[in-house]
Amino acid sequence: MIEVKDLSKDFNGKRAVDAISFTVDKGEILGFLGPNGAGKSTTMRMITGYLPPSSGTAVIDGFDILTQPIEARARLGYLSETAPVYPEMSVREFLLFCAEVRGFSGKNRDRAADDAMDRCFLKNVVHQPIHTLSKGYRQRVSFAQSILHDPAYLILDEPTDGLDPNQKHEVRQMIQAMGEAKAILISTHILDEVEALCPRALIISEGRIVADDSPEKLRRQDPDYGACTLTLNNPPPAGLMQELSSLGEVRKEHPDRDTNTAKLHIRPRQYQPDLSSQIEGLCRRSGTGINELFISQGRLDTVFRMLTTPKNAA
Ligand SMILES: Nc1ncnc2c1ncn2[C@@H]1O[C@H](COP(=O)(O)OP(=O)(O)OP(=O)(O)O)[C@@H](O)[C@H]1O
Repeated sequence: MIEVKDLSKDFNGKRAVDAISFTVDKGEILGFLGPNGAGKSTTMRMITGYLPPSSGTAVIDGFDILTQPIEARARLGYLSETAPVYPEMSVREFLLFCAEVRGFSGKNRDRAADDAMDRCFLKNVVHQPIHTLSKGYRQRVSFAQSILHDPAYLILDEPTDGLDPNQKHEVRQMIQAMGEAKAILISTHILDEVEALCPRALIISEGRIVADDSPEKLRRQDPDYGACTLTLNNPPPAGLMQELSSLGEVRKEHPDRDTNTAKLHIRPRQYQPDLSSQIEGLCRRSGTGINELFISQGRLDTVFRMLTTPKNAA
């Protein structure tokens, strides 16, 4: 387990991370979200021992990163935002070098590098100098470096940043496969990625945790969660509009003159699981046919904005 305990960091008297605590269990992929400058990278650098905290600590598999850094770091893989790679080395030379630094030698060193290259789909660029690789491949090299020693705990700082959609997909698949056995903390700005990869997400804003829940539960905080958008076969009579208004706030969208249909958006004052059937009943009784009815599942980006927009800037 990764246990983050009351971690804080001040830079020049300004608090960047403010008493953050959370845990990540084995078999869990925890999404770490927040706007630019929220403190994600700073938190990750403290967890991995690259930056001393102002207070608090992180414990990796029972080993404190401050007092037992060798044991703690041996269990951690870290993909940093700006991964340090040696551009003149070939992919294999670089990974062999990293394996040596990690304490591997002889056949074990070769095996560690080969396994990492396999898992990160690098076999076709093994002898290519790193500076000649595309951004996606350089990212895979950084990824390979972080898993060389098959760590049980992975800290991934924006692992798909700058990759094309195909590369993003491949990296996500790699993360998903590794997430079955490891504890993974992954920071990203891509909310679709969180929905696809992370059963749990942590949102930080101005150095503080503002949410810790599943993406599905977070979406429920969207004021539009459970709202219905419906297309009617013909413009709604005034009586029906009045009845629909009793269910919530009704917004009428522009009628489509070509098809003579009308679109309504109905947002309940509070969540009502049977809103759509109530709407269907009222429309049926007024003899107005429904062409289409869509129930909003809420949007993570709306909730993200609600939670991370400073109150005075809203
Ligand atoms: N070495 C440093 N010296 C001074 N201030 C720093 C330093 N590193 C980070 N900061 C500040 O700490 C705050 C948090 O930065 P951090 O890089 O952790 O944010 P982030 O959430 O990772 O942002 P992004 O999404 O842009 O990567 C920012 O205000 C940043 O300017």
